[in-house]
Amino acid sequence: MTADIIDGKAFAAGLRNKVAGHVARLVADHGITPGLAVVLVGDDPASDVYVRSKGRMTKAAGMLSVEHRLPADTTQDDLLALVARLNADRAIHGILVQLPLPKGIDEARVLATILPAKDVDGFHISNVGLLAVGQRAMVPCTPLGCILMLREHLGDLSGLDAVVIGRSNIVGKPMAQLLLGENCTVTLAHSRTRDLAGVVRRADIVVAAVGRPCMVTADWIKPGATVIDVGINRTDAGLVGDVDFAGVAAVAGAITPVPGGVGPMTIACLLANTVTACCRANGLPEPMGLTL
Ligand SMILES: Nc1nc(=O)c2c([nH]1)NC[C@@H]1CN(c3ccc(C(=O)N[C@@H](CCC(=O)O)C(=O)O)cc3)C=[N+]21
Repeated sequence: MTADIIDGKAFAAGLRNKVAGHVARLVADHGITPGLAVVLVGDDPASDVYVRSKGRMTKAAGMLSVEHRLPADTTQDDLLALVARLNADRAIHGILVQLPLPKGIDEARVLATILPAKDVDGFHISNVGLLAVGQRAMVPCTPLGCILMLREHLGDLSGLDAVVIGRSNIVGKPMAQLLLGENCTVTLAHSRTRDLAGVVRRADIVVAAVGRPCMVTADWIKPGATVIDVGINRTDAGLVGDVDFAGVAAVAGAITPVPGGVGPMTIACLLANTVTACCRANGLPEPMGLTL
């Protein structure tokens, strides 16, 4: 058996196209341009690549893109002051503060300062809570992108066994919430899980978000399962996911590649969330319908 490759790059291009269509209508009918501000503190080269790519795609969709690059020794107070300015800026509908932040800056404090309505990452406690009780406000981009690919590939997810590996606030936990919302039976596994291979082997859907190159191997996968690889690991062999792609592709029913899978979907969902935030701020209907 050879798995279908879920083409996240193509799917993301289609989604960005829809975003661009909605943006064009917002501009033409209402004179409103959705605006996204991205804040990068320090000069991590990988973060720099993502931020550039976000800016490029934001502009390509017809939106306003504002980048704030601050030195690595920026104080917490300066960062909080910038967030406060962006909160008050009517041209900005979405704010993303790139994580991780340098040591000495209290990440939770920064995230809590972003207005929930502008929190296009969905990391503010208020959005986390709304997601947990099924009242969705802003849904984190990476898990949202994974759900869209799963729906597209499998249709209805009801009753399927889903195993998420990794319990981060950014991916694992919100991913588990969203899968629950799709009526999956969800297991949230992590580094302390006993018999991880045995747990994963029961899954119809596997989402790997641990940050360990090629950790998930073919013998962990139930034949025909759908495998979503969230890992982005830079190794001597280049960019690899958390899944041993070649091995797992021989067993799985479908798999996302790295690169070209979850990554591009994350950025497309960020643009979609920004359009949603803009529409809400202006009392307009939400065209993206992605808030689940
Ligand atoms: N507040 C915040 N929100 C984020 O969403 C956020 C963040 N901080 N910090 C860093 C991570 C990482 N992230 C990626 C986005 C796109 C790709 C992406 O498009 N990757 C390409 C390849 C890019 C390459 O070659 O390096 C791909 O997978 O095909 C990867 C990683 C968003 N993050």
